[in-house]
Amino acid sequence: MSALSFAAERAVAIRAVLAASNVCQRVFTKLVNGETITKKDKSPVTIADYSAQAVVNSILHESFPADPIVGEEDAKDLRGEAGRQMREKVLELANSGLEKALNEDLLLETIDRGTFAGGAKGRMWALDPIDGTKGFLRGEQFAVCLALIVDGQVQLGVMGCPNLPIDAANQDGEKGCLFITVKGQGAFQRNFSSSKETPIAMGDIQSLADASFCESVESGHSNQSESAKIAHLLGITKAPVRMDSQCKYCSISRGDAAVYLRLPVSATYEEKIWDHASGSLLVSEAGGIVSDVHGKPLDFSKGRTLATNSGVIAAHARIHGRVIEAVQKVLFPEGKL
Ligand SMILES: Nc1ncnc2c1ncn2[C@@H]1O[C@H](COP(=O)(O)O)[C@@H](O)[C@H]1OP(=O)(O)O
Ligand SMILES: [Mg+2]
Ligand SMILES: [Mg+2]
Ligand SMILES: [Mg+2]
Repeated sequence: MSALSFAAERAVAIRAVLAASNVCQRVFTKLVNGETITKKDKSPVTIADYSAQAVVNSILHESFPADPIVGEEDAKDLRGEAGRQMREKVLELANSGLEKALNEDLLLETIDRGTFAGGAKGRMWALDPIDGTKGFLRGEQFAVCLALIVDGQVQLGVMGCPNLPIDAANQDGEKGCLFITVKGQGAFQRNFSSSKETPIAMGDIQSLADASFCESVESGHSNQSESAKIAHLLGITKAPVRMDSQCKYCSISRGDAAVYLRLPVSATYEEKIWDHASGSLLVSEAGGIVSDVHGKPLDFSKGRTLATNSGVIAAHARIHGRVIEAVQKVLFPEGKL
């Protein structure tokens, strides 16, 4: 393999995402069974968020101590007397996923390694410890998402999707998939239960009449009435597949749906880099194109957010241009950008 194979980073990222995914599943089981964590707690998903970030940051730090991390969470609310109860739970859960146990101080330090500001220069990891918190709470889709960005370019992505069926055609079958991609090396899926990786590719759609598109479950995250108009214009007749988290990128990458539409609901919201880094590389490596609503590539060099992009449109390379045309017609009927 070449010098840029990222073989070590790939192996460590897989280990970190698997460990964090297991911790998230443990939190969910405890939440449902009402053992140590109950629905009366402030926020079970918050506990899972912190624990998963601690697990990933800790494993990354062991192998790549100099690498900064752009993580969604910080440890502010876990400090002091006010944070004691939550801190103790997070410590127990994080340590359940780690070989080398953390103490309280190290836990806080480890979570706060995720506060890096991002930017255009150097190596950095982008981490969403639980993407799709709403899906997690509903027992539906969520993902642990980790990416390596070098000089503003996403080079590697690993996503753990504990509730995603291995085979979309068998929704009641085994669940728990890991998606892995390195720039220039393709896109892969494996089960949580086996290390065998299978290459995946987007469906090479000939006719959009047979296609379906996916979008967020949450109408507050993506404009669902505009997406219905876009789908109509493209001749898509199937109902949208609504799913939380970057599982949408994973689904289209293996051909479950043809298009992912994320249409801005507010002019001020800036998408976060950890919400798109790993998923967008997976789609490009699986034969797709990912852009914003104007057809502009996502720019991961602007800090913690995609400050210069608006929304996300992902589709097979063959149809992406047509999708952007339809998006433009619906969102900007006057032709103004
Ligand atoms: N107004 C918004 N527009 C788009 N995405 C949003 C908005 N508000 C929050 N999000 C983010 O969308 C992601 C979930 O997307 P999806 O609905 O596709 O699962 C979350 O990371 C969530 O951030 P947060 O973690 O702060 O809640
Ligand atoms: Mg997220
Ligand atoms: Mg999150
Ligand atoms: Mg969040």
